[in-house]
Amino acid sequence: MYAQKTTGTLTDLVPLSDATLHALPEAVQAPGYDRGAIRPGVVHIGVGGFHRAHQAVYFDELARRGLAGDWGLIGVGLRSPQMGEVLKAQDCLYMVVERDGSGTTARVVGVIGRYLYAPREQEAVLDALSDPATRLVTLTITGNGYHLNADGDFSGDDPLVASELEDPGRPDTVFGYLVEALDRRRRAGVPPFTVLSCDNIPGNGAAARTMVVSFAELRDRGLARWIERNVAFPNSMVDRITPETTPQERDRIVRSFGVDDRWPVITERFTQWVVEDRFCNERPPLERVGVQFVADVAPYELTKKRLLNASHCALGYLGYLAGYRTTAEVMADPAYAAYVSALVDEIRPLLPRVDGIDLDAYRAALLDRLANPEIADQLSRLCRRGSTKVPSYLLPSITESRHRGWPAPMLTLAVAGWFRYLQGEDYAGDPITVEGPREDELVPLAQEDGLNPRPLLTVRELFDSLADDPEFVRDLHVASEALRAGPRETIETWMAVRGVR
Ligand SMILES: NC(=O)c1ccc[n+]([C@@H]2O[C@H](COP(=O)([O-])OP(=O)(O)OC[C@H]3O[C@@H](n4cnc5c(N)ncnc54)[C@H](O)[C@@H]3O)[C@@H](O)[C@H]2O)c1
Ligand SMILES: O=P(O)(O)OC[C@@H](O)[C@@H](O)[C@H](O)[C@H](O)CO
Repeated sequence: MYAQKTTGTLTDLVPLSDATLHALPEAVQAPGYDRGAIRPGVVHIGVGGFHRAHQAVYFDELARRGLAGDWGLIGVGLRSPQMGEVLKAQDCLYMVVERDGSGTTARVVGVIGRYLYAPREQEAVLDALSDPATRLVTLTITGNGYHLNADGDFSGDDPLVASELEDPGRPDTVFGYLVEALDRRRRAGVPPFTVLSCDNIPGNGAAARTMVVSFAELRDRGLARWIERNVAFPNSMVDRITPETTPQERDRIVRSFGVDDRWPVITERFTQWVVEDRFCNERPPLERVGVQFVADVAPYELTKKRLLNASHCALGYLGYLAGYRTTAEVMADPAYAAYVSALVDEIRPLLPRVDGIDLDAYRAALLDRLANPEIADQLSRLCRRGSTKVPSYLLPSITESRHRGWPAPMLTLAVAGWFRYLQGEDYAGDPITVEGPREDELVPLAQEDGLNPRPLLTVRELFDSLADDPEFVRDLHVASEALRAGPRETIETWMAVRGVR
């Protein structure tokens, strides 16, 4: 564990590069392996905060144990040039800073050997993807990258798809690159790579498969059939809370560790990666560094989204409205900490009992993680994309409660918080920037009739049978009205009248 320095001037900083690894301060763990000896075996598309805090760390751990000889990473960016500029300037090295109440540690990850920014290095990306040495392609491209509609089907009539089809040899999107590379491999008699999605979207492997096969279908049916028969798209459950690195946090890290990393990543100590054991090409020995390979990821995904992600949504909306801006702030408020604990207790009995998942231990670890005082996760990050998250993380538990005839007051209050958030103003009167794919449609509906939730409930794809459930509609209306008093006050009375502490 590292005790942070309180001083440090910008002149005594160690720049981050291969040449300076030997000079890293003692508190920063260097990779400690010969980076040049690691051959690439994985292409990762979408090198954002989460990839760098999660998958890359598992591969780095393999390298530290001498197990990554031909499992190095090539990072590929399709949309944001900034990451490429930073990584290229520091030999693809960066720091992962792990924080909790017991202290802070930092390590330099060295397993990314190259970074390619696709719009400027298109052929190099296709070469990397077509190389027989590439046996695995991993993705963290956010839900937007998949081009799936609300029913989970590929949006094939999108102008972006039409332009991809015009010149498939010059792709721009993830599906364009993957399908072109798979076609090159098929023609060259090279076995395909496995496509492993690590995005937080329902059934991420199946979603990746739908995207790739549907696009291939529009391009060449024979290729689509070959992909269907030969390419594996395992599902995975990924978990490690990773906030965005703000300039202030970056500054704090640089000063306390004395290393001039232009884009470090901050995360918690907890990490989990559960992967469906279905690979069509060689599988990296990730089980040696804690990855769980299982036959069915679904129960792990269900537990995580219904408990962790639902709690994030509830804290996000109800916390943001009250003026809190980070998880550390909101969880320091005892009313919110008690509320999230009650929310978890409301959801937990709805989950199936599954061998290998200890829900009591999960609950305890989750509440601990959410309360991490050193992770100032942005509530704005948690609030984004409510139109996809609320139906996936919160509403199914309410539906399940309704089927069982159980009350769901904490979940209902969270949904009322989302409705109120969509009105676009917090309780101090400050405007809220509502971010998400359907905000243009949802914000006016939220504002249409004051605290009446009915206009929003007309969006059938989001609410399904709940919109026709008079008890749910009434409870939601009551919760919306109650929020008049202020989110914090409402949480307190809401819990008090139900005898919850
Ligand atoms: N941050 C977390 O705590 C966390 C934890 C688990 C899972 N995830 C998931 O990981 C994914 C990435 O999250 P992040 O926190 O790294 O976000 P981020 O914004 O740091 O990174 C997102 C990456 O996706 C790329 N991208 C965005 N739209 C794209 C598109 N249309 N096509 C191709 N690439 C695109 C961006 O350029 C960037 O490299 C998300 O799906 C998120 O749900 C995040
Ligand atoms: O990634 P999203 O937008 O689906 O959800 C926001 C957070 O709940 C999420 O990123 C969590 O931090 C993550 O799922 C923890 O592993």
